[in-house]
Amino acid sequence: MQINIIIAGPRGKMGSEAVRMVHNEEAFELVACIDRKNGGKTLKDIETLPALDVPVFEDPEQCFQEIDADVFIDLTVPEVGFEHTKLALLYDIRPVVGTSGFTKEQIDALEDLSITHGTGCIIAPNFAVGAVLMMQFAKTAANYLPDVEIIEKHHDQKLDAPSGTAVKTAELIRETRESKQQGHPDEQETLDGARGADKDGIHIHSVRLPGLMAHQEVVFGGPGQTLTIKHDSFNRASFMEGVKLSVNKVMTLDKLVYGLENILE
Ligand SMILES: NC(=O)C1=CN([C@@H]2O[C@H](COP(=O)(O)OP(=O)(O)OC[C@H]3O[C@@H](n4cnc5c(N)ncnc54)[C@H](OP(=O)(O)O)[C@@H]3O)[C@@H](O)[C@H]2O)C=CC1
Ligand SMILES: O=C(O)C1=N[C@H](C(=O)O)C[C@H](O)C1
Repeated sequence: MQINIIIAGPRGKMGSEAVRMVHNEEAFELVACIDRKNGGKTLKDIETLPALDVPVFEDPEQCFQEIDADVFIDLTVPEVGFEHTKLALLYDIRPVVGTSGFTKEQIDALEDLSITHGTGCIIAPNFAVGAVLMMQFAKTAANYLPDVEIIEKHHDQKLDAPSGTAVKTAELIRETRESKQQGHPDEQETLDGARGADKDGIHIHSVRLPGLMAHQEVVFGGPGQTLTIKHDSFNRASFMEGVKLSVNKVMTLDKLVYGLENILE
């Protein structure tokens, strides 16, 4: 069976990688792209993208109305990605969302919509299998070492902080351990932000530097010991197997799944 796919954000770092992956995959067909700057063109008119006769739309609704698609991949920014995903669900086109930065309320709203429409949807904070394992190992470790902090490090072009992966990691750890205050009860920040963000007592520190790609360390501490669980993505190819898996899997779903760990076999 051939899966017809629309991609939003084709000129982006992830979007352009996804365009190439979809184009090279025999069972996938790229049928359209959504790009705020190139409406009315085709991909071959856009420098740096493969020379494909694929139509580009600026208006997502027009794209979903006119194009017969099975799956919609969003790799943009959270505000726009949320609207795209909502719209795709309204048109019964199954979203695979890599865009990070959605709030819990937004994810809940999309879940409701996917259930109402009986349309599958996958939101994956991280498509890299190694990152999913890192999060799962961290969840297990928190059973034994409940004091934990997260250090996520990304390239300096990243717009959202903390990363979607760090938020998801904290949520998974929270399933294992109670919310707890960490560090000295009387500790005080003499410089705002010194202790990072605080999610249910788990501190998240976001580093942004040129030279980095996507990296995370989950550091646990216990009496006389620490445990560090670390994952590194060195390029965006690391995410493409997860995108491929999600596209295939979303075809079999009738509701939203949040996190690749829920579809890995
Ligand atoms: N789940 C995962 O495994 C991964 C997720 N990500 C996430 O994917 C998203 C994209 O990342 P990345 O490719 O690195 O980012 P880029 O900045 O390289 O690409 C973002 C794309 O979105 C477009 N865009 C930005 N603002 C708007 C807007 N207001 N309306 C329409 N389009 C817009 C950009 O177009 P323009 O050039 O016009 O601004 C660009 O094409 C991020 O949220 C990132 O966190 C990234 C890596 C892995
Ligand atoms: O922007 C990125 O690059 C990445 N974003 C995702 C996130 O926010 O966790 C996934 C990965 O870390 C790369």
